[in-house]
Amino acid sequence: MRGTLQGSLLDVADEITIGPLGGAVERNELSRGAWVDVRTHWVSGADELFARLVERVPWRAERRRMYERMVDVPRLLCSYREGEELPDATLATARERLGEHYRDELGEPFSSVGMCLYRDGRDSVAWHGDTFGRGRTEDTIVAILSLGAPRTLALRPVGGGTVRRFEVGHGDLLVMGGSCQRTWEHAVPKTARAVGPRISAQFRPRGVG
Ligand SMILES: O=C(O)CCC(=O)C(=O)O
Ligand SMILES: [Fe+2]
Repeated sequence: MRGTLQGSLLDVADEITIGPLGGAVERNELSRGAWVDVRTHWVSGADELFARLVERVPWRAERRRMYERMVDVPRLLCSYREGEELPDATLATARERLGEHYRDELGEPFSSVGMCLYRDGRDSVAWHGDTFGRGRTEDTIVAILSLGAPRTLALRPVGGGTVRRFEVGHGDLLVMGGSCQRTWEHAVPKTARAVGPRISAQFRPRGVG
């Protein structure tokens, strides 16, 4: 009985598949040795993956100290360290595929998976580099899978300069590499547009945060 029920549920669910990276990734050179790779529509069946992650990830609201005050972090969070079971096998497969594709450039596997849930356009992440760790001093790679409502991922050189904007949509992959975490900053700005929820999964090598 149980088997039949599960089987029929699987039939109606979209199949989740991850497309190839080789030949499908578009590289955007920034300045100072930073780059951004984009692979649109990397994951298909993204509705199903989004629905699973909304439900399975133990999303947490956090508060952080900012200028002597405690403020709400404007997004929900959850992070999976190396060795921790991921909320869906698709993420494990994605991490492996990324590791294979970037093996020569990165020289090490991706390990942790950080997750953000932007509930609507008021949720955001402020300008920052992923510099809690080796990203502060070394070139590295941070790969981001986007699901749900399209949002802008903006980048600007540290110290100021022209802002580059990438629209990241449902199932898209955006990868920041080279010196990007040290010499550029990134943000997902708030938007006044009526946008639905977005999930991002960030794949990082060990010691990069
Ligand atoms: O949600 C995103 O695409 C970016 C998240 C991010 O920059 C971070 O968590 O460090
Ligand atoms: Fe970041």
